[in-house]
Amino acid sequence: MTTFTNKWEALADIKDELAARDWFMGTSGNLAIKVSDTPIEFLVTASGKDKYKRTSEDFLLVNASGIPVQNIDLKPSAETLLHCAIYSTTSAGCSLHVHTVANNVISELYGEQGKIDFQGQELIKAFGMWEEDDILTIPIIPNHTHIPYLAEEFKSHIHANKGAVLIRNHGITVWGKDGFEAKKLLEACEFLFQYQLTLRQIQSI
Ligand SMILES: CSCCC(=O)C(=O)COP(=O)(O)O
Ligand SMILES: [Zn+2]
Repeated sequence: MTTFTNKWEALADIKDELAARDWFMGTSGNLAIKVSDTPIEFLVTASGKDKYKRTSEDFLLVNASGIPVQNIDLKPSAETLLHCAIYSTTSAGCSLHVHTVANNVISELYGEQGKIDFQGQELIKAFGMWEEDDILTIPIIPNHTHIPYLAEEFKSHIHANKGAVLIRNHGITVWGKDGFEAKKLLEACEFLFQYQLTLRQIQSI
């Protein structure tokens, strides 16, 4: 198999796995996987597609600026610039964006403070945090509708080759060295969000 086909299949498998979790409500979400470093080229989901279905038109190849490199009748995700921000500043190989009820509610509850911290939680080990006093901080940025502006603010929170950023009342974007790591980080975040919401609900009774 060529690198292109390998990456396509890897991203399609991740899409199926996230779809099985029901994380693509109303065509929301977008996914990307890097195919080439020089020049930077990555596969990104086509905009507005039903991401619960697996088709030959699910992804298209774009360059570092998010412009399609193939002459193809598909539009890259409206949020491609966020994936561009990741691949232009890190060595990450995969980036995933999903909207869930849990990540939206957390982003609203903690939106004013601009971040949510997790400490003393086993799952922060997914981010490589193994010490008792380690704190996982997930930034929360406003949901600017102008995507270039959103991407600029998003970019200011990219400080490592893996990470996560919440967009208020919108969703989360995570990135990691490959599809396995990006999915692991996404699942860890969603676990932590659900835990936090469940705890707050019980504490309010
Ligand atoms: C209907 S969801 C609104 C757009 C969005 O936030 C999203 O994640 C999906 O947009 P895309 O262009 O990637 O399909
Ligand atoms: Zn989105």
